[in-house]
Amino acid sequence: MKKFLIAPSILSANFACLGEDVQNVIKSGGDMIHFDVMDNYYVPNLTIGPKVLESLRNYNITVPIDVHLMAKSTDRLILDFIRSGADYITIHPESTEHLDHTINLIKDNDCQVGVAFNPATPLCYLDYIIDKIDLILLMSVNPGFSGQNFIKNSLKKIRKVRKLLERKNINIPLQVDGGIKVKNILDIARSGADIFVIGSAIFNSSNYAQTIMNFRKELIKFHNIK
Ligand SMILES: O=C(CO)[C@@H](O)[C@H](O)COP(=O)(O)O
Ligand SMILES: [Co+2]
Repeated sequence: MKKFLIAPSILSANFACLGEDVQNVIKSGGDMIHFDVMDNYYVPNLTIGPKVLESLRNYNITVPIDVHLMAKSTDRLILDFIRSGADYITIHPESTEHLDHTINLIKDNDCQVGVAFNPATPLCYLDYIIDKIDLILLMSVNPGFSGQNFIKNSLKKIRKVRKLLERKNINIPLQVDGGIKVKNILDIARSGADIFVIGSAIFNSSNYAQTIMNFRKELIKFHNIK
């Protein structure tokens, strides 16, 4: 049976009590934590850095933490995130001058590496790197903010990547990020996603456990009717 993972995006969490909020979302059923890093340069918003990641790790956060780097990816910043406890670092090809070098840097430092594609970023980068990466992230909104609407064209792109992975017999997770709600998660799953990054739909709800349960109930339909 296919295993789906739900990765709450802490961009929508309460930063005044981040540790507790993150612990709460994990207790409520979140499988991994999606840590959105923005530098007000690559994207027009500013969020959190390695120090916050280190504090979360020390706050007894035991699930994998996936750093979604929407920032100009310097070697130093990447190494700081790895030292602070990142399990995955996901980079955007446009944010690094030397994609292959950055992938090697992350892997050589014993961290898993993901590559992220914005809605209009072509998938051709994958031709040269698909064999060395651990995760593919497809953005279904333009990066920078939570609470945006899912871009419908993304379903076509998800299907395309799923077919490519099947054709090449490559078994790495396909993560989708942006605008995921209870009403569209099943379509996204049927298109080929494995990991669902969900921000506002979880953190803006009054009961995280109930909301995550509602997402899982939709995902159960994947196995029932196809
Ligand atoms: O990386 C990003 C936005 O740039 C995301 O991870 C969002 O934080 C997802 O939030 P929702 O669209 O689910 O509200
Ligand atoms: Co993200």
